[in-house]
Amino acid sequence: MESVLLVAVLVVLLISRWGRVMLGPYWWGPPAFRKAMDAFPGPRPTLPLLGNLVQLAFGGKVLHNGLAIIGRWSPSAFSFHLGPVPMVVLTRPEDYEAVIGKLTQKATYIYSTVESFFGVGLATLNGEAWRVHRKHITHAFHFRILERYVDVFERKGREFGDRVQRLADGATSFNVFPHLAFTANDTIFETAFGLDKSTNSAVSAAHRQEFVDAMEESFEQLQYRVLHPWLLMDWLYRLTPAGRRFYEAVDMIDGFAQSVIDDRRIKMRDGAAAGYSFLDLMMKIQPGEDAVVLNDAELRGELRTFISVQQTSATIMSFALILLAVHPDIQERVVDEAVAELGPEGGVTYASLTGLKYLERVLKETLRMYPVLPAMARDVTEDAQLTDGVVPAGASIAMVPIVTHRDPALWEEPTRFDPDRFLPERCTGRHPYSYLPFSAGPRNCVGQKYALLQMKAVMSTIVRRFEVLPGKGCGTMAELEKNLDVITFLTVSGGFNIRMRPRAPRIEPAACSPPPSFTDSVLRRDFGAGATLPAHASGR
Ligand code: HEM
Repeated sequence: MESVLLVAVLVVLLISRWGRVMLGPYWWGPPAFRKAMDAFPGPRPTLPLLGNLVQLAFGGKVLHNGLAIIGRWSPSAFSFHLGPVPMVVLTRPEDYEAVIGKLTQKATYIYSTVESFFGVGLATLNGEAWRVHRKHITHAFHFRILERYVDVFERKGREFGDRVQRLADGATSFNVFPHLAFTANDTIFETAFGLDKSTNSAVSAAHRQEFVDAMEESFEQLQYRVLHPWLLMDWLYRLTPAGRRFYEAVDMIDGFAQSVIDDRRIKMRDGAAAGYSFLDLMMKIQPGEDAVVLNDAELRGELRTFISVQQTSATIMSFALILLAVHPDIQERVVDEAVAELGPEGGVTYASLTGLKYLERVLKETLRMYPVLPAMARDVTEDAQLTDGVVPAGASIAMVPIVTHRDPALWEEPTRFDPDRFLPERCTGRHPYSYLPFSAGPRNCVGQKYALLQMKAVMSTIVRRFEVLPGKGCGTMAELEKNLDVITFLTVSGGFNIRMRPRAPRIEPAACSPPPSFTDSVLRRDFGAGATLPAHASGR
């Protein structure tokens, strides 16, 4: 079926003017463009439309194929034809520095698929519209706003614990990602949509799970379309069963976003006070002010974007739990710190989370080894000078943090999980663009502070309650690396598998004041009636 479609599409492309655009400027643009692209080393494109996709997409995992290609041509910048898109791939911090502040336009070819799912929002907008949205939305991530979300983050972390409790028998190996994706999704419902605890529970868990599942499949589809460029023609894609499912998921999420906006508007008219959800802030509902800055389509786009990006923090927490399972000594340090700073349970506040310096380093190191977006792309709108040459306007560039983050010239023993490499004294002298998990420059991640706070609150809640042990296919670093893959985001084929068991209780060091919430009932809850504090747990 697909090969017939491909032939049909090629014929249409060859006879239409629009087809020339689709086939890309390398084949149809001025000779100077082709000359400029060919000045870079790299594999030459074999066929119009497909470019070098065959080498990337077939005969192995996309990630491993991609890394092999990069290993062959880097560290110099090299050309690669991602379907019709002539691209220059960069891996060196100096090159990132040269372009990242100047190139703010997302690569149309890739991000058009992202937009079909995220909607028209900050992550996909360009030009003046992006600048306006970015300005408004940045306010919604002010620390005074984030401070108000910390309770939600902690509550969701506890609910995660309640949900996985039945699996935490020390023996059952399970994929922790769907549980964390549910948690992250649930959190954004409350912080972005303003659905409070009671309203939120009115949306059934099954329906919320549908969101998470639909999203996972949709991310698979985003990548699939980029690697099968004829499916970028929407009319064609909608004819396929996957395309129909994809748009059903989009409609579900879009419809939900609109119903929340409508509901909020009715409540506003009825005089409800403005809350601190992203939606309220984006609708700019202030006492005495009812100006709506973004229209409904724009609001829906932003809400859909916020829902979609929750996969990122769920992914990083999943990687972090595996890394802690595989490094029990590091896990012990994380727990010691959490108990000392927050107490044996609860104690999560904006201020107390800032004390979790070691956990922060663990998360930073997780993001170094496993940057959830392993590559990013931008359109080159005017000729861009690199250390090795000039990328012509009309091409795109790709930045590949996963390669930069593991470059032995920049990172000592890059494949070793070593959170202390983020100690301030060890960061001195490091190139600022050698670490880009949240990108950098004007289009960096607007949600990074939110994500770090959320991950610290959830992780510190989980590790104090459960001991995390290695699971199937993720038992060692070698196994984890072997199973690494990319489905839009970095992932582990076979699942982010861990085991868990309730953690033996501890109390914080003698120097800290006794935790108000550490009661016999906690002991009894976790270890059964009649449990008492072990004698050795008197002060670690
Ligand atoms: C560990 C978690 C996260 C990571 C690693 C991450 C990473 C990134 C990266 C690398 C980009 C640049 C993407 C590109 O250039 O294509 C980005 C952009 C963005 N992120 Fe995040 N992100 C995370 C969590 C979040 C969260 C929780 C939110 C919102 C609540 C968020 C909202 C956004 C938005 C709106 C953009 C687009 C910004 C713009 O183009 O102006 N992210 N993120």
